[in-house]
Amino acid sequence: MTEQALLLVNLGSPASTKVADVRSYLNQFLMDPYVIDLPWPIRRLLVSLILIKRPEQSAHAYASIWWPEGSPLTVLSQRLTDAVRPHWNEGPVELAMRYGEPSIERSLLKLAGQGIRQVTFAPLYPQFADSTTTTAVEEARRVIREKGLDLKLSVLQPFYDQPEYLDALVASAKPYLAQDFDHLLLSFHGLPERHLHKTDPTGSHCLKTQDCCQRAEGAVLANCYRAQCLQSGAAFAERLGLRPEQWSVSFQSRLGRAKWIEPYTEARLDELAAQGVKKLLVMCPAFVADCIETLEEIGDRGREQFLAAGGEELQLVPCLNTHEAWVQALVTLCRRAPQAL
Ligand SMILES: C=CC1=C(C)c2cc3[nH]c(cc4nc(cc5[nH]c(cc1n2)c(C)c5CCC(=O)O)C(CCC(=O)O)=C4C)c(C)c3C=C
Ligand SMILES: [Fe+2]
Ligand SMILES: [Fe+2]
Repeated sequence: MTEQALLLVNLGSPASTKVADVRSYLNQFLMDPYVIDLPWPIRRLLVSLILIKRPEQSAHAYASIWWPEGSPLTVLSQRLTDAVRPHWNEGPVELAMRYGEPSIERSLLKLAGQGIRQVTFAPLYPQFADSTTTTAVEEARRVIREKGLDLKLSVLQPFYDQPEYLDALVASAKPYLAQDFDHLLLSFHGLPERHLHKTDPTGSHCLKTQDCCQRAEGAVLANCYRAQCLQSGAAFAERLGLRPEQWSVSFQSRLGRAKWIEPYTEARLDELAAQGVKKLLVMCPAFVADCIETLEEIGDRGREQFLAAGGEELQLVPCLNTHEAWVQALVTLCRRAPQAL
């Protein structure tokens, strides 16, 4: 029988916490036209400006959460790959990163070198965005084309509304939700509003009214990151039977001066404290593995901010990481991936 390899794909991290390694990672990441979607000369200028101060700040932040084995994102993604392997009887299971190592190019060449002809390509992003899903798939297509590889891809589609993902989120969060808490904040990674306008197939739906993302359906929903985040949040809260005042959604990690999708997590932390929330739970459902954005931005800086604003406790709920329910869910989702190339 023909072997079907599984390639799990995540974002990637710097090789180390050295400023030079962080600069080179940020340069590769931010020069991606799907991430900073501006014409090359403007992007080059903007990224060069960002690279004056950001690498040092980010290196410091990475150093504060780095593990002896490496970046949490990379280590957790590798552990997930190892946990999935015994369940994927169809062929080999490998990990690739969009930025840094192991690169998509290296991993596809390795699989092709083993005689593999079919790959299930699994971007580990529940909600669709050009800056995550599209860029990963396009990079795989580039490698296949430029290296002349005889590989067919089945691509895992965004799974923001799939019961397997939502049930795994519930299973992983249950022990934390069993504790006493005043509010649950679902903090998703943010995006510049410009990205939503670009992927809106009607050119006239997104961010036009207060609730347009709540009402998105069909092709609009399939391309609207914000709408998918809101749906994941609502479906998760419904599964847990949470009342509307017990939970809310926000968007974190804004970079630069452009307007990003709202509400901003930073603003929500102050608002919730001002409303008298003392015990806050924060989950980050756009990330399947803990990383700098969850551990440092929320777990360290977010906690500090919430406590300074009058809150008493911020509990960060771990990402899905290697939870058994997630391992099973991922295998099921990957088996359903449609043939795309
Ligand atoms: C224009 C900038 C950025 C966009 C757009 C963006 C989208 C986006 N990112 C993730 C997931 C992750 N991002 C991570 C780190 C990170 N993201 C940006 C910028 C944008 N992201 C930067 C500059 C960084 C590096 C860290 C820093 O300097 O702040 C990570 C963690 C990587 C790690 O090593 O831990 C993840 C994961 C999503 C899901 C997304 C769009 C929806
Ligand atoms: Fe990011
Ligand atoms: Fe929208």
